Amino acid sequence: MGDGNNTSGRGIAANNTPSSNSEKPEWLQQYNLLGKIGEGTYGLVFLARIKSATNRGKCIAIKKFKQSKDGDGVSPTAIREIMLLREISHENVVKLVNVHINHADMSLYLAFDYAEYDLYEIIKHHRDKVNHAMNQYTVKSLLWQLLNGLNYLHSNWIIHRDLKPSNILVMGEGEEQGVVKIADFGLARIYQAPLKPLSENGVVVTIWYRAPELLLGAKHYTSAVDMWAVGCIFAELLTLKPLFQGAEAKSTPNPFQLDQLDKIFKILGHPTLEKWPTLASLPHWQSDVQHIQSHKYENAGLHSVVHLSPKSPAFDLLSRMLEYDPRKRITAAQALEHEYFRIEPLPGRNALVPSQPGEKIVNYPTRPVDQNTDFEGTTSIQQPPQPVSSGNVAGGMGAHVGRNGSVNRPMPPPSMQRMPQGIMAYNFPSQAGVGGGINPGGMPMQRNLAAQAHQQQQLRRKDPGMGMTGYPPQQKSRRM
Ligand SMILES: Nc1ncnc2c1ncn2[C@@H]1O[C@H](COP(=O)(O)OP(=O)(O)OP(=O)(O)O)[C@@H](O)[C@H]1O
Repeated sequence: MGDGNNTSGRGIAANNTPSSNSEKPEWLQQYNLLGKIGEGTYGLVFLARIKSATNRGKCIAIKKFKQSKDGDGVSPTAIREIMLLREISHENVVKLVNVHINHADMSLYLAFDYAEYDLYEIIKHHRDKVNHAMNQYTVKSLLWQLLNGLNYLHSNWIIHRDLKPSNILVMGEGEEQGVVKIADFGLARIYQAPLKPLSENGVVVTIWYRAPELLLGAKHYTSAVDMWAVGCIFAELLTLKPLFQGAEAKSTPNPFQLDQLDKIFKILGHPTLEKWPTLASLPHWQSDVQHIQSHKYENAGLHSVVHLSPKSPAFDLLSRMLEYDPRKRITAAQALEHEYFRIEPLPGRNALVPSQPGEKIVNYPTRPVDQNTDFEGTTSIQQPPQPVSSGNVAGGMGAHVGRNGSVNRPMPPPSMQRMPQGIMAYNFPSQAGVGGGINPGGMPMQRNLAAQAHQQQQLRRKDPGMGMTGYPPQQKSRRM
């Protein structure tokens, strides 16, 4: 633990007193806080910029963790776990750059490298704005890098337990553009949340990516739970829709989710003891004979849902990830060796570049920044709900992070700001509303944008539409 002033490098900083010349605690003064970018089960996520000369202007994401209900702050076990997370270093895992503990209330702040995109938004953008599937190169590159990061975590005995598209980040412009970073790893162990069906603050924890052994009440689980989630994400990258979209049973504290199992069985068929011998020992298989055991499901055929030929390498890999028996499920290391990654198009480091010469680049929306929510998480927004448009429509998004330090309000056309010269963007933003004055709704633009950023972050959590080392194959490489 730090001494209260250790805010450099990767140390843990603890702080008891706010500094005398500001209400901000001392450790926070090394950052320019730009606004809230998200809200999850554990707390709020803020975007900040480093002030110090060494990394001046670099963006970071600060996760502020909520106090637990009994107000007991950060436990010694959690601190031990966090110390371990600081040692984790891999290109496809988001870097934990700093840890701060406010001793006054034992609240916890983790500072991570900032990533402009995540798979949730990328998939949503394709589904709602671009209106066509992702190119094969992008899907393969995203998947390969996800597996590469996961293989590293699993080799270090870290099981993620809550993999889902919003936890899979993709870097924006810069040297690491288009590189995948797994976020939120290890937090499950600290906060023990993924097995709870619903967090107590009303934020729904999605169960769409949860492995069947967890849904059936397994007490012990393995890294195979993450591979199931990767299978669900792979299918979603292909179809732009969540594969198993069960409705959450909210009131019960047990992990048994009948509707989610129902959705899985409808597509993959009923699990059998022959295929999954240890099934009989799972608590809910035993206890809910009526729903789980007696109902007979036809195998609807995964291939028809994901539109893949049953003989294709992509389908083979996907089915191995969605193997019912966790002991038979493919591992991350095995998946990286799969034939799918050895055939064209080969995966690459920048997943977001076009797959073929002449193909248009997709201009993904940058994260909206809500500047009206302060670091305590209180918001001063009192506006009625505004229609929120996602995508690159200036005036339809909140403030965005500019390259050069300040937050741009509204953002200059992303296509102009972000694209390499000479490459056309898919969606040129409308110029409506640019200029910051009063918009047709009569709301000052800056405030309106912030309100919309806040609302978009809220909507994102409820989105019914989601209705949803080496680089790859060492023998050949491209777009590295
Ligand atoms: N390092 C980061 N850089 C940029 N954005 C991030 C970073 N870490 C998290 N985010 C974004 O912040 C938002 C909230 O993240 P958080 O992990 O708290 O919640 P979540 O993943 O949406 O849900 P849950 O907490 O239930 O898993 C998400 O949009 C996520 O993509």
